[in-house]
Amino acid sequence: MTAQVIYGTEIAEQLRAEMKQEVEGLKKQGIIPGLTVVLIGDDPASHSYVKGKQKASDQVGINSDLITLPTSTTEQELLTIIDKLNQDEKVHGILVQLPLPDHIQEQVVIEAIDPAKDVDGFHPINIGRMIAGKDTFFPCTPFGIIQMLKRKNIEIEGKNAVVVGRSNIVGKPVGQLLLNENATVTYCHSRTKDMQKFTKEADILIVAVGKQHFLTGEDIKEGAVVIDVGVNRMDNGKLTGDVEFESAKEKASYITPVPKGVGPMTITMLLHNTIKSAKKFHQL
Ligand SMILES: NC(=O)C1=CN([C@@H]2O[C@H](COP(=O)(O)OP(=O)(O)OC[C@H]3O[C@@H](n4cnc5c(N)ncnc54)[C@H](OP(=O)(O)O)[C@@H]3O)[C@@H](O)[C@H]2O)C=CC1
Ligand SMILES: Nc1nc(=O)c2c([nH]1)NC[C@@H]1CN(c3ccc(C(=O)N[C@@H](CCC(=O)O)C(=O)O)cc3)C=[N+]21
Repeated sequence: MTAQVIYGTEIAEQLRAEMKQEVEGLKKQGIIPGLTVVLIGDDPASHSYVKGKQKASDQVGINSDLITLPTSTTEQELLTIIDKLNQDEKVHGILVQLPLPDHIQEQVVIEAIDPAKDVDGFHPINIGRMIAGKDTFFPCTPFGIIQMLKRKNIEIEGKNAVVVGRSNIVGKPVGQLLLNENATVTYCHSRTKDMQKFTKEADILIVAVGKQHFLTGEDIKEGAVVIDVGVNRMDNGKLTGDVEFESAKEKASYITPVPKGVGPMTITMLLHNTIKSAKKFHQL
């Protein structure tokens, strides 16, 4: 089988066109959705993602602000800034770019953000609501993956979904959202024994490890749907995923590329969450 390639860029384009219309409608009512991104330090990858977020916000008419801070920023200084953003009525979404410098506790920062403005969906309140199966801000990458599957009419219910990776921002929440959609979910991680036994049983295989060519066609069941979340910078400067695309493409029924796969959907769901927050704030 040769897989159909799912371009996140195309689905993202459609969704953003719909969002643009919605934002125009909101603006007529005097509502401008506002997103503030806080970026600490000078990691080039983080700067590149943040640029993507700004560009996409402009595209749909969301007001986006960027606060850049030096690596030397203290936890207390950051918490003071978050508190100001929590109070600011023009700010509907707050995103603190991760990872943070070692001297700042990530969990303390995440929990300082008003859950009503937590458009990343990382606050324990929002995670709890997600686990309880309630509507809330869902983490953007997992949410984007579900939207890709839905837009391609790929059935989730009753399928064996295998998630490789269990981070708080990708692996764990994508498994939870797949469970909420009635998949049978298995998590694999660094202590998993004989991982191929699990990956070869997957109807839907989500790979979020952060190692290039971590899986190949050999690890995949004929006809599986393969979602490659990994973003790895190769020696030649190009990006590649966690899955060896060429061999996997010959086995899968659907596969996402890197770049142009999951990444653009992540940003799109961030915009979605920001609009949702603005509407909720104005009781719409
Ligand atoms: N496209 C997008 O929008 C996004 C892409 N990413 C990319 O996705 C990838 C994963 O990101 P993230 O989840 O934050 O990464 P983390 O490093 O936080 O998590 C990686 C996970 O992979 C597991 N893992 C590592 N090595 C192995 C191994 N040898 N065998 C099995 N499991 C292993 C780890 O297991 P354990 O828990 O046991 O250590 C861990 O759960 C990265 O490439 C990142 O750049 C991330 C966010 C968004
Ligand atoms: N608080 C927080 N929220 C995040 O959502 C968050 C974060 N921190 N830290 C880092 C990760 C990573 N991440 C990506 C977003 C978009 C692309 C993306 O658009 N990638 C393009 C390529 C972009 C390029 O060319 O550089 C693509 O895959 O096609 C990738 C990765 C969000 N993250």
